Amino acid sequence: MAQPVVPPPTAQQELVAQTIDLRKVYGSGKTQVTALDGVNVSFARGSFTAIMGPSGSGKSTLMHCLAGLDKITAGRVVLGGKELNALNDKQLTLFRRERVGFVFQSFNLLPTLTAKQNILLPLELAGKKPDQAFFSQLVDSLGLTERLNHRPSELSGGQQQRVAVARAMITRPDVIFADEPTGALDSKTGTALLDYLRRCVDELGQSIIMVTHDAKAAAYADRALILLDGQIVDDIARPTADDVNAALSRVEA
Ligand SMILES: Nc1ncnc2c1ncn2[C@@H]1O[C@H](COP(=O)(O)OP(=O)(O)OP(=O)(O)O)[C@@H](O)[C@H]1O
Repeated sequence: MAQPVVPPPTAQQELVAQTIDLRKVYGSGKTQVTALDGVNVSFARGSFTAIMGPSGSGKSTLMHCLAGLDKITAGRVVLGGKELNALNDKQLTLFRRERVGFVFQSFNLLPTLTAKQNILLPLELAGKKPDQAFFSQLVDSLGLTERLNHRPSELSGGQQQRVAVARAMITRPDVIFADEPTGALDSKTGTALLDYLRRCVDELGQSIIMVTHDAKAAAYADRALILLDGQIVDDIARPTADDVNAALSRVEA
């Protein structure tokens, strides 16, 4: 399928991330797999993007390359104004710690720490003091103000995932990468989490890039990208679940 030209965010919007002719090839010889095959895409700061596509289409690889977790084979990745290829491993580790946030399906909280201690951990590790006003705004936006002194085992799954989101946001990263963030939550709790992620974008200006298999989750995003065989084959603005399901049935046909 021909790759459409992806409309860039409008000229007034600041870009937070961009890929140019991005290619990622795993292995060599007979076992070689082209996971990303010339991806050109730009992400506006303060926007919420869902990445969707069939299994093996390259969603995780795209997220890992954007986040500087995976070395790219060719092309460019620019995140928060930094050319990732130009950074050595040490610079990349520091860059990720300070400028990128991650939220996974499993919440990955430290069980012996309270919610507040978990949220503040990235700052503690970086030897930085929290901005109290931002901390209060963040926990308020995520509905965690009353739960700060509880340990993860004393919190519901949805609350634990909100603590994980707050921990990812406390350093005010350029982008949060969320990999199936509602995957371990029941549907009602998952919907509530998506509402909170939406608030983080609308109230705090956070940029979020989320990989999901769930069309209803993608409908919370400003934009849904559809991947197939390592290429972006659709780019839907203000997607509804029906739009996304229709796009997925076209590529899976
Ligand atoms: N470390 C690796 N070594 C070799 N091949 C890999 C590796 N990681 C991914 N691949 C291959 O790259 C392609 C894209 O994989 P990727 O995990 O990005 O797809 P995905 O869309 O995230 O899939 P899923 O929805 O199943 O998680 C697949 O063919 C996969 O087998």
